[in-house]
Amino acid sequence: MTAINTPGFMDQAECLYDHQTVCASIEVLAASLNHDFADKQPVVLVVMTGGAIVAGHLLPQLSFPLELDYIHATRYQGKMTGEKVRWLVQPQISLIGRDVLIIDDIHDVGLTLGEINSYCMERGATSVTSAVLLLKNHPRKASVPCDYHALEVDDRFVFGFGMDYKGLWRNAPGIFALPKA
Ligand SMILES: O=P(O)(O)OC[C@H]1O[C@H](OP(=O)(O)OP(=O)(O)O)[C@H](O)[C@@H]1O
Ligand SMILES: Nc1nc2[nH]cnc2c(=O)[nH]1
Repeated sequence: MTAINTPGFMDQAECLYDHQTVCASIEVLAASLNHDFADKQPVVLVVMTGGAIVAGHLLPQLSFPLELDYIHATRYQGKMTGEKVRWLVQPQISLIGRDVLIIDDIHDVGLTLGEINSYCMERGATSVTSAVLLLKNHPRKASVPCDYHALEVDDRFVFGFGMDYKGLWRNAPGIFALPKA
């Protein structure tokens, strides 16, 4: 395998969803959210860092009034297996009495979204809804499911469209995986 820090690395990665397919799936997700949030004025919390790119594509397609903030919670930190969730930045907007919409790149085990859900409810949110680009299918799920997802992937480590592989390639234009051995 070509070194990860060379452009040639991407030639060997397996493309699971190309840019066009990812963008089309985000359009469908936006349509669902526009229907379901039409009469709400949610606080949207983007989960950094991975949620940045999906949020950048999704938010301009949302047609309801919203307030935007972000949180930085991480449990993988450049690795391929997660540990406990570390909070780096908490939201600045009050969540009391608010409908909260969380945007993230992937629901894997679900521990990150579970912890963010609890955090928002403890701070007085009326409801917490989560929307992710990718739902990873496997039997190791924590108890909190995500409410909306745009695409599904098998149980492989994926990167691109916001998600990193060893800290790199969040900028890859679709969803990629390492080639199967
Ligand atoms: O469902 P889980 O198993 O909890 O994993 C999902 C989380 O993992 C990734 O974040 P990561 O900790 O890698 O931080 P990052 O967003 O900075 O990449 C991703 O952005 C989700 O927030
Ligand atoms: N980059 C990346 N981050 C994750 N966080 C949880 N699962 C994944 C994954 O498959 N890829």
